[in-house]
Amino acid sequence: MSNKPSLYTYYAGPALLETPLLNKGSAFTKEERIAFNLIGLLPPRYETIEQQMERAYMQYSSFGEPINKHIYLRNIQDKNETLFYRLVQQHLEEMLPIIYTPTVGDACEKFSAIYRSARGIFVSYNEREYIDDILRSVTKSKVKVIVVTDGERVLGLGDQGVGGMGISIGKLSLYTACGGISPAYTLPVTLDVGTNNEKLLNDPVYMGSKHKRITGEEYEQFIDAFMKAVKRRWPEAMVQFEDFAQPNAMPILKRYRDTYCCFNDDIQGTASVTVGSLLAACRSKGVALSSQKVVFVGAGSAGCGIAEQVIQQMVVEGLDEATARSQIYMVDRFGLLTEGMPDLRDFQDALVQKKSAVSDWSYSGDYASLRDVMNCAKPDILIGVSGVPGLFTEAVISAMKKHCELPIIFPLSNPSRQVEATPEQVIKWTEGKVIIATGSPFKPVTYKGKSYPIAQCNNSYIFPGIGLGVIAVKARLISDEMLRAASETLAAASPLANTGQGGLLPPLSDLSGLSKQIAFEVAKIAMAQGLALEISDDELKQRIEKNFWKPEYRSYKRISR
Ligand SMILES: NC(=O)C1=CN([C@@H]2O[C@H](COP(=O)(O)OP(=O)(O)OC[C@H]3O[C@@H](n4cnc5c(N)ncnc54)[C@H](O)[C@@H]3O)[C@@H](O)[C@H]2O)C=CC1
Ligand SMILES: CC(=O)C(=O)O
Ligand SMILES: [Mg+2]
Repeated sequence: MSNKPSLYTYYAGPALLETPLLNKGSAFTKEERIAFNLIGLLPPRYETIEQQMERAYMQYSSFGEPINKHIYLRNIQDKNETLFYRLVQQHLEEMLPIIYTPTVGDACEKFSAIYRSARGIFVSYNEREYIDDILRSVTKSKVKVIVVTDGERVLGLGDQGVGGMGISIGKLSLYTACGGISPAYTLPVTLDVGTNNEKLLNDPVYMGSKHKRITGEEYEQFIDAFMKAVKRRWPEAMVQFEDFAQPNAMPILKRYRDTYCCFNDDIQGTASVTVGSLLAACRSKGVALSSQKVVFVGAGSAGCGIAEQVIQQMVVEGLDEATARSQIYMVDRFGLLTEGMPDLRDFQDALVQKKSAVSDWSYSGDYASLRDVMNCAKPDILIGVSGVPGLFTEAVISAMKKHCELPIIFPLSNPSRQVEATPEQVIKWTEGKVIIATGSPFKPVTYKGKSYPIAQCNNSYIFPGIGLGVIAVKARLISDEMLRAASETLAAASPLANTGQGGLLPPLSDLSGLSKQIAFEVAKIAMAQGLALEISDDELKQRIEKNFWKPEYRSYKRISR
């Protein structure tokens, strides 16, 4: 039982059992059962949370398929949040892949088919006139972190319409399980603007609006109406944009980042975790990131976001910007982004290679292919953020290996089935001489009798700590420098960089401690930049600890309404 003071509530009887933030199920004491009209509504035995967890874990283990485990855990979450988080924290490494990637991808695809009960809010374009009413009907008065998606690019699985709710829920589960943000402060949101996924449009059980996605001005005005409504209802809430498709992700971020406390997880969170992982990898190799040439496969939100942050890091390390940019090679579906290429997006413009830089390359098509880039640019680092499985072929990896003794190879696309190459393949093709990280979890690979741990370079290492830091000092905005502080903190915690052994990134079981460290460093930068309250280091530490929610039952006292 928590040593926090008793909680006063007027909920009682079935309503109390149906309120997941308050429900304790069989752990209600005799006194509480009498005071709250629960006698007879529960089996007579009084249980501790440990006993409840034992039963829940037994039931969980009886499911074979990950999606069934997911449904089971989500059901507990919708009944009793304290038990859900206690269970997840107890079995973090086992359950993260179930509540998050890769299984959350299946849950988004099957969202309507496996739907059980309501969680979060659906703001539908067709109901836009009620937007304030929708937000008002949320009973949480102190929402501090919102994850919002429009479901158009869910992981590497494309348009999932309202199924995107699965990802908003999954991300927020990690905010709580790893970043200590109380579930009372979190809100998953899906903006239902239609779907272009024909399968969903023809699916009789699909629960979203059955029309094509709205676009252009209508879309922009809708997003704007949502953001303004959020500001009216919860003026200090941090908004995380998640899994918006490429044409919308960057414009939305640009529109709001200077006036709202917000960030785009796929652009900025991914950049932060990847730069942190690259710094750790470079340190373990004994080289500076600024000395490396980097190839990206996939010049979308994640790819360009990471590339810009890598360039900033190279500049911090002493390179001039033009030189830093010349060391970055962005390969998209039509080949290397090159000066003068048609149809480039504005955020890709600054990442093209100069024509003069590739004039002595020999390649057969209009633009250099990935293999041409590997042969001619001779990169040290290869990052996959295309969402397309299998793009890192043996020929590509072998071409890289020819010029680089210890390549850094990060196939980051999610979920596992979208990965550009499996860790097993990469380790085999490089004969184990590689530093590898993936976006989704993979088991260690055994090659020639040696076991290779596979780091999970996923923005989940970053965003829980950002949220915790932002809340601790009431940050008004989220700057690039705050995200870079998170990268540095992650890199400094790398077992491989620090000791020459172990994983590239700290184990997932260390995520809570890491989130506190990230929160501290991020909050300090926010304060130094005048973006937050100003408090002492000691007070900051205390606030981070105090804000860190623990899944423990509190005792209740009844008040009348
Ligand atoms: N590990 C992590 O933390 C994260 C991983 N990701 C993953 O990265 C992937 C991409 O995400 P976003 O950048 O947001 O999507 P996006 O749609 O903005 O970008 C994907 C890019 O890949 C390009 N592409 C498609 N086919 C290609 C091919 N054959 N060769 C080269 N490029 C090709 C597309 O044209 C597009 O520009 C997804 O699978 C996502 O799950 C995204 C965010 C975080
Ligand atoms: C991890 C993540 O945010 C993505 O794959 O979209
Ligand atoms: Mg994402």
